[in-house]
Parts: sequence; structure tokens; C-alpha cells
Amino acid sequence: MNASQPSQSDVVEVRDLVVRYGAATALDSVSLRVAPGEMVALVGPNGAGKSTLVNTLTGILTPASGSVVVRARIAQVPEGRQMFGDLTVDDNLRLGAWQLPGRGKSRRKQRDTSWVYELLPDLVRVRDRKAGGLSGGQQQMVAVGRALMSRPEVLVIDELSLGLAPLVVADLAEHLAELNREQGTAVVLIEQNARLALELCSRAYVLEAGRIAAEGSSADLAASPDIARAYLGEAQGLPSPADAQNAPGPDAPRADGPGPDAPGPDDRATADPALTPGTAKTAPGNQDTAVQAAQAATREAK
Ligand SMILES: Nc1ncnc2c1ncn2[C@@H]1O[C@H](COP(=O)(O)OP(=O)(O)OP(=O)(O)O)[C@@H](O)[C@H]1O
Repeated sequence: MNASQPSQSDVVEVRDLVVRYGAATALDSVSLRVAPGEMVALVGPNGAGKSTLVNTLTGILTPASGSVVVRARIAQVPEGRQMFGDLTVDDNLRLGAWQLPGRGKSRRKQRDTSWVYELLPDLVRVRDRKAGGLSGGQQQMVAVGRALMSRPEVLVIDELSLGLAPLVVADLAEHLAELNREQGTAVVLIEQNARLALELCSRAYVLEAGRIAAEGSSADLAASPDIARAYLGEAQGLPSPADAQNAPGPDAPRADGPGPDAPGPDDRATADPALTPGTAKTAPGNQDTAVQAAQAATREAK
């Protein structure tokens, strides 16, 4: 099957989606698909509509028109993590299973967090600590673990790297890749660090001003000079290994409150490349510079 073609087996299928906030159109004619076990990135600048899109996928927002079909259990790691700061890590994780329907023994099994600690072993030593006092990276792991507790077949992550030091992001990225490999969980990753997103995911959509400006395999998009210029420029380039080792990052444990959320200049990762070949397609978009760059890139990639 051609990976770029929609199929009945897709776990997520979005067609011609329009989402508005009052009179303002945040998403305009957006179409997207995710196959079972696929890792798909959504990249684009601030305000492009990425969060609006995933919030519509998970039912938080209602579309004005178009269709969203989700054929699998879906869970979201929200932007900003949204910990229950006064609850322990373990309680935060267990809350992730609250919607599962089991009773008695099966309920106890659903609330068993041990498999999440196996997947995210860094959480073991903080399992009885209040989540509000953890570092940003630890909180992000709790947020991922909490979402996993609902046994999703599709995991949606809004900003994996936000406010985290490069080595922490690289660690999280490796956990995600492992989850995808070993459990077949599909991942939809919103990520402002386009390089990280393209390295981690096999396919990507570039969102600009509420429209899909480009889509295709990560390899094709990353190989395009125009995409590189618009999204992978020097300012977003990977740190050298020495930079990554030396970067202190904002991830030091905190005495209180949530971890830092502001992205810093070193919020970049060193994930292993996971690029596969494919075909990029162009959608009609608006005419600002980045869109033109993205469209030029997809023409090249064809
Ligand atoms: N609750 C809201 N009310 C009105 N407009 C909103 C609301 N939320 C988002 N918007 C607008 O919708 C557009 C898309 O926002 P969205 O948050 O989806 O973008 P984004 O790509 O996720 O941005 P970022 O990377 O900064 O998180 C923006 O113009 C934004 O200002």
C-alpha cells in the first residue's frame, strides 16, 4: 500500500477540516491521516494551528465542518503537561486509567503502573513524590506515562521538547521510539523543533496559517533545501555533541510548582534518525514566505 494514500485501516482520518474560534478560522481545509503504528509529525510556526488540530482529533474542540474519524483509542499529552501537582507521580499515572471500563480484578490490573515504570525507569525513584516538585523533564515523562495508562493505540503529544534540555529531550525521544517499536503505538507529534520531529517520525505535515503547506515522508521533506531553509535553519540546527553535553538546560529539579515551560535556545535534541522514503504532496495554501518555501520544497520532493 502506498503510505501516502488514505485507507480504511487508518487509525486517524481527517478530511477538509475547518475549525473556528468565533469568527477567526484556525484550521482551513485540513486533511491528514495516520496509519496504525505510524509516527507522524506536525510542524509549523507559532499559531499555525497545530494544537487546534490535535485538540480536534481528541475531541476537545468541535469542527465547524469537515470530518474527523478516529478508529482507535487515542490519548493526548497536553501542551504544558498539566500535572496534578499535589498528587504523587503514582497517583498521576493511575488517573490516566480512570476512563477504562473494568471492575474488580481487571480494574486493579488497569491501575497497575508497573509496566509504565518499566518503560520509563527514571520515574521509579520519584514515584512517591508530588508531581508539582519534579523537573520539567520528569513531569513530561509523567505526562507521557499518564497518557499511556489509558492503553492508547494513538498517542498525541503536544510539544515534546518544550522547556527541556537537549539530553532530556533525546531521552524522551528514545522512549517514544521504543514505545512505538515494541508496542506498535502510533504517535502524532507536535514539535516546534522540526529537525527533531523529522528525525523521530517517518512522515510529517507542515502546517502554516491553518493550512497544510506541505506533507510527505520526513526524508523527502528534510532533504528539501526550501524546507531546510524555512524550518531547519541554522537557528534550529542540532547542537554539536559537545554543546549537548555542556548545556545545563532548565531541567534541574524544583522545590515547588511545575517545571519551566519557556523554550530556550538549547531546546534541541539528538534523537537517532528514523527516516524512510516516500512521496510528498502539495496542498493549495496561502502565499506567505514560509508557505511558498514549503510548497517549493514539495514540488522538488515529487
Ligand atoms: N482559545 C482560542 N481563542 C481564540 N483564538 C485561538 C484560541 N486558541 C488558539 N487560537 C488561535 O488559533 C490559531 C492557531 O492556534 P494554535 O494554538 O492551534 O497554534 P499552534 O500551531 O499550536 O501554536 P503554538 O506552536 O504557538 O502552540 C492562532 O491564530 C491562535 O491565536
